[in-house]
Amino acid sequence: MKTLSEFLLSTSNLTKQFGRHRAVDGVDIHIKKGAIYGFIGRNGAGKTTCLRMISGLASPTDGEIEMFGYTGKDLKNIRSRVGCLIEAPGLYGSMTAYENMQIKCKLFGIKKPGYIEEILHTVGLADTGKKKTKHFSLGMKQRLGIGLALINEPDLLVLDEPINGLDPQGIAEIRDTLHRLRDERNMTILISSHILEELSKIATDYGIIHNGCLIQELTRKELMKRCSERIELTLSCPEQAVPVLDRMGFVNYQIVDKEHIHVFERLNESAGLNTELVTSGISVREISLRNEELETYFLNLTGGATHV
Ligand SMILES: Nc1ncnc2c1ncn2[C@@H]1O[C@H](COP(=O)(O)OP(=O)(O)OP(=O)(O)O)[C@@H](O)[C@H]1O
Repeated sequence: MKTLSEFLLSTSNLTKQFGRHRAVDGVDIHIKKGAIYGFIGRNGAGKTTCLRMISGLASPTDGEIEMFGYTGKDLKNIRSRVGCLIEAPGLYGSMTAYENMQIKCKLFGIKKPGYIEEILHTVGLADTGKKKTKHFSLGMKQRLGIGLALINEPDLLVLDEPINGLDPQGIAEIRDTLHRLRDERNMTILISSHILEELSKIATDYGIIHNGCLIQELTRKELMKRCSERIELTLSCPEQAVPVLDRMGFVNYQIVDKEHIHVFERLNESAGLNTELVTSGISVREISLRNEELETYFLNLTGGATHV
């Protein structure tokens, strides 16, 4: 069945049970066309299991996946529109990058001249010549894995921890590759990692998974706002502070919940703001300056700094 949805990929109550263990527990993911969706979770959170189900490598115990408007059994018709790199790429070590690509192209019956060269260029491996892949760095192997996933021109690319274990140079090269894919091929990318910081320069949207549950979905803008520099006010009735903020000319602030207001401008005026609020009869329980690191934000969400 084909349905109309604003999302290229969405899941509903996606669940995977291994014996008594529920590795993925009712996950609802929403990925828009053209997004680079960072799927973040600690080791064992359930990322790989989710990505395997989305890529058709494992079947869900429960729930539904909708991709390109198709669900259920009809998903098999659009599998070729999904390219994936899950776990280590299967490479022939005694062959070159070109030869590895050639084998997969043959499987797909692709003979277009210049096709392989173009993909190797996109993944930054155009100059590897006769070098056998067993002599490639981990980053080069990962990029060749991405190149292999690009054969047959998928519309969605699913990458499971492609930056795991890479040095900063390797991470930067993967980042460049992903930017090229987005800009030149308008590709939608789902990429997992256990380090939020490393995806923060790439991803446009984020899903945070913890103990099999998707605990948060947010855009890059929302994430940056949550982690940006701000004055945090704790008071019993934030609405009462609004006239004072308005009178003082603050415009960039947000009532976060029943006790907190975040102010994202004029951080050096926090003392003056405090005085003004108190003078206006509003009791401020706490006022502080915050600039949360992305990684701290992620660790706080997923319950502390251990076992990262
Ligand atoms: N085939 C399986 N049989 C039993 N349990 C499994 C199987 N595959 C995964 N699990 C368990 O499901 C949970 C989620 O694993 P998964 O590999 O999806 O997590 P992850 O977030 O990708 O972590 P990692 O980065 O460590 O692979 C883990 O507790 C894992 O041990």
